[in-house]
Amino acid sequence: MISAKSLDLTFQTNDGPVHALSGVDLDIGKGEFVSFIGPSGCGKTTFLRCIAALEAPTGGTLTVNGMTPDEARRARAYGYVFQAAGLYPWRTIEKNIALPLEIMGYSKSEQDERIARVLDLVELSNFGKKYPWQLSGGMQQRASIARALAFDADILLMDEPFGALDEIVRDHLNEQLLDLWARTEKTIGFVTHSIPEAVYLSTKIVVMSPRPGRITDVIDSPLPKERPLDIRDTPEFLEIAHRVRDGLRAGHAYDD
Ligand SMILES: Nc1ncnc2c1ncn2[C@@H]1O[C@H](COP(=O)(O)OP(=O)(O)OP(=O)(O)O)[C@@H](O)[C@H]1O
Repeated sequence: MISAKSLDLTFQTNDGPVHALSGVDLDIGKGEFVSFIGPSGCGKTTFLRCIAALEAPTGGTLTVNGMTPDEARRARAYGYVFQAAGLYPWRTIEKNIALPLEIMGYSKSEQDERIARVLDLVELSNFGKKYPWQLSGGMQQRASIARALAFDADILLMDEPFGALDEIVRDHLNEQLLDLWARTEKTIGFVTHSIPEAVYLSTKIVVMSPRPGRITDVIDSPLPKERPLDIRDTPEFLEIAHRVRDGLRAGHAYDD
């Protein structure tokens, strides 16, 4: 679904070049749930932005569903969920989800059908007529996920969507996201700083390190697709978490 070969991205700044991505090789299959984890500045967001054609790599190749990222974007291959829910406060949840559909020229009946479907997917069917400020932070993030799903894109890119939420809410959203992923069979790219979140959610965990931003480990998870929250106490889970932690330590300059 997504294939990066020797991908480089160097930003030219007033303080000299910043090597945000260097020699990144990665293949992501259809229907995989891939997490990107690593310290601040290792290029996680930059890599997602390259996939979404929001940044242009300076070297290497990147294909999405056999197309260039730009072609894939025009074919509406992605939905993107940001760290902050980014909902317009003056629009109801329904109207927030409708906005990109309106811009793309979907008919009113098609919009209504899609809005109902995605609200159901994120379990917010009774909240379409509410305004964002009437919803909790976790519900706002779910609304933001619904908006990203409205196009029915094959790929969902999520940049630390639950980073600002408390742990109990986050656990619940993690469970819901796994359930949604199983039902929709989307390919998901997910940025996180949390080791348990990465291990709980992913079929593949990509560990990155900064200066230059690169991949230091790719872990294919042996955990089953069906994952109750208490899987986090099993030896298999803890073993993967250890490996991620070791990878993060190895790439961390502060440990020297
Ligand atoms: N538009 C830009 N211009 C110049 N430098 C940039 C730009 N965007 C990102 N960078 C730099 O590229 C590097 C990678 O940034 P990126 O945001 O991808 O890291 P990250 O791993 O997502 O970090 P965080 O966990 O803090 O979000 C950083 O050093 C950052 O300062």
